[in-house]
Amino acid sequence: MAEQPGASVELSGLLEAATAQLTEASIPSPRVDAELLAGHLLNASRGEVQTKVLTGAQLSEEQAERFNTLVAERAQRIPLQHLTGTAPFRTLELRVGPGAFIPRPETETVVEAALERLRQMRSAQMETAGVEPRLNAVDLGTGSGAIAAALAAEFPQAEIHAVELSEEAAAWAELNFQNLPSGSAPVRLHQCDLREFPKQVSEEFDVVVSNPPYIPEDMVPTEREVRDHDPELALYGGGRDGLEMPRAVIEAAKALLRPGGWFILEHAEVQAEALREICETDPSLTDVETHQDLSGRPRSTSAVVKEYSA
Ligand SMILES: C[S@@+](CC[C@H](N)C(=O)[O-])C[C@H]1O[C@@H](n2cnc3c(N)ncnc32)[C@H](O)[C@@H]1O
Repeated sequence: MAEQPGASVELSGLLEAATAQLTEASIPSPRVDAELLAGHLLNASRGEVQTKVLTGAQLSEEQAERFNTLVAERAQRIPLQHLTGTAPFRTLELRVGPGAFIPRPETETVVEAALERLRQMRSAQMETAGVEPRLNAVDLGTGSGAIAAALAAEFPQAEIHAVELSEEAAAWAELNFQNLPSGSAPVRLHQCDLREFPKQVSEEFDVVVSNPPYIPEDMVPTEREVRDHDPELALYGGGRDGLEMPRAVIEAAKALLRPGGWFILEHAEVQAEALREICETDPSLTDVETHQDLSGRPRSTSAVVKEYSA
């Protein structure tokens, strides 16, 4: 929204009041959130909002009222991303809203590991066959489509599939897949239970990536944004230890991957050891690795499906 002529409320004062209100509501980054909400309203980046403050920008009464409404909603712990309708994820600005899990920065690391593996597979196959290989990857429990969309945007040579059970989340994913940057790989969305997906496809996959629900039963998130706004289906992994869905992902990956195919799944720090053991004691898996997130915590596990031995 453009600034109105005859505007009468100073942006800097509005931001100060908003920051105080969000601090009072225990929002972890009150000034950043206030600036991002102003940016959403003014169709400006956070940097542009800061420049407007320095140059003494004024907003119309109507803009100020709309800004104050957004701030009041944020103070009620409605997620920032639901108010702006977007969430940054790697190179993308994804559309998100009620019914879809908001993508998290730690999942970006999981995508990085998957991209690295796809690049390695591509160079190895180019070296042996001398032609561009037809690689494919599937994202199990795609939510807003974050992982699949990032793979499609950053590795356009692959064919990408995405699986999601929730109808509401699948609608957000479809929207994001339709709005991928030009040149991205197309993504095929399958709305079904990831446990049933292997029975529905005939092809074999090179890579499986998943950020499944994994929160243990007794670890209800304390953050109101998560507890009250992320869908339950996206959070709880099943069973006391939350490992029911992560185990189901491993089983699905084994059924979907070709021999030599690779999977990675995100999990909680406390589940790293158990998942490593599950993979290491599985006779059909090899090369089990635990990966760290950006703060060095063990937050994902990968493994390779064994090649047939002669
Ligand atoms: C933690 S969220 C992750 C979403 C997205 N991959 C991301 O990283 O932002 C887990 C997702 O798995 C979906 N899900 C849960 N159980 C499922 C199942 N049995 N089959 C397919 N998807 C499922 C949820 O609806 C949710 O979208």
